[in-house]
Amino acid sequence: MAPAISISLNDSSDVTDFVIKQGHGVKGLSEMGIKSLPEQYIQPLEERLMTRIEPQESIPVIDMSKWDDAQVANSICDAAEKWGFFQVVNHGVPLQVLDDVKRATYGFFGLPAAEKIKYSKENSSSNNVRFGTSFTPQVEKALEWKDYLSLFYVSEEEAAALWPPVCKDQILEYMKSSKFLIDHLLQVLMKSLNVNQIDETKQSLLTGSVRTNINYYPICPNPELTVGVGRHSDVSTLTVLLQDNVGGLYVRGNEGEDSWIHVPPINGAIVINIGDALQIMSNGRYRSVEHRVTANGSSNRISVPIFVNPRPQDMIGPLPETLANGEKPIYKQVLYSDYVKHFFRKAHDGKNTVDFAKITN
Ligand SMILES: CC(C)(COP(=O)(O)OP(=O)(O)OC[C@H]1O[C@@H](n2cnc3c(N)ncnc32)[C@H](O)[C@@H]1OP(=O)(O)O)[C@@H](O)C(=O)NCCC(=O)NCCSC(=O)/C=C/c1ccc(O)c(O)c1
Ligand SMILES: O=C(O)CCC(=O)C(=O)O
Ligand SMILES: [Fe+2]
Repeated sequence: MAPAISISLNDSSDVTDFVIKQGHGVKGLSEMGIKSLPEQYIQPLEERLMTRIEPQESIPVIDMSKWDDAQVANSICDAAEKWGFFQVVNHGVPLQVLDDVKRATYGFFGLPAAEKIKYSKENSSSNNVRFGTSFTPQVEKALEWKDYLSLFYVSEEEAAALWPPVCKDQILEYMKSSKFLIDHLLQVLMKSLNVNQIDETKQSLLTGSVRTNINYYPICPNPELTVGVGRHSDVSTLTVLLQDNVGGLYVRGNEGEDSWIHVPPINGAIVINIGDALQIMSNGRYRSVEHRVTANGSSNRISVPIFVNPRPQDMIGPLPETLANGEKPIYKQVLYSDYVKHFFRKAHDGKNTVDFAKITN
């Protein structure tokens, strides 16, 4: 249990100072025992409400134990086309590795604010390591009830030098252990796009950079007024997402405008979602789907996404194989780092990010 912090926050600039500048995060606010949500976290009504939650719908759960089975491959491609999200079980990532990375996530967020603030945008010695809160607080109209640490992988040496020792090894192990799963999923998804061989150039285009985030959503005094993460789609090729057993991740469904499907925690499962880069490279065949996370009034929640991406310097656009049969391209070639900067420099606004790459006539 963290020590009680005895300070008073009188106005919104005190809150900003405490949460962002001093590095206490929303976790610090939560642990102070505040009884009501500070006003800058109150989201507009339309972002809080999910008009239709589809209790009987669920995203597919795919058993990966028969890796080479054509049926498994079909399920993966179907899920990527229809839902953009699925869960995998018997995926080959040791459960111990998943447990260790969850424990390490608690370890990092359990550090004193004075330690965590060393990794903030202002203090971090590299842009590749960043501790923060909400998404892009300087441009958001309403903040999100989430703290995070974001780690862009460059090399073992850089990780050893710059990543927080309390979670470095466990995160690296989780990334390493997920590689087989990631490569296998991409092989299957590519085959269905008539890319039969992933050569070095394609491999690099699909998986050339990796960013791992650890997310902490502390108990919230008025969860119904805010969000953990607002509506967005990931800008990755694909995301490997580990969630704990609390729940609260919702994915945009196919039933009309505002239908949302809960992604129920399954012990030992990993959630996979298609990101914008793969939607673009598949010329829209695989879908990068909007998702969001609710705030929770009774439990802390953590999640650990691995974002598998093109490299910043890559040009991305529809793969030639997807256009070979005369299909018209719906996306143009864009520099991936321009795409990512466009995403990071504005507040979350759902699926609108991908318009950046759309061909407009
Ligand atoms: C990300 C960049 C562009 C950074 O390059 P760099 O040269 O450091 O550019 P920069 O100009 O310093 O940064 C660009 C802006 O992004 C912001 N930014 C950088 N990293 C992060 C981060 N981890 N989290 C939030 N914002 C960030 C910065 O604040 C910059 O804005 P500004 O403060 O300068 O105005 C580069 O490393 C790149 O192209 N990487 C490619 C791989 C990659 O990282 N892909 C992203 C996968 S993440 C993904 O798919 C989803 C992430 C997500 C979703 C919901 C959330 O709520 C959330 O928090 C995060
Ligand atoms: O916490 C989660 O379950 C999802 C987080 C997420 O969507 C993200 O970090 O991009
Ligand atoms: Fe996401």
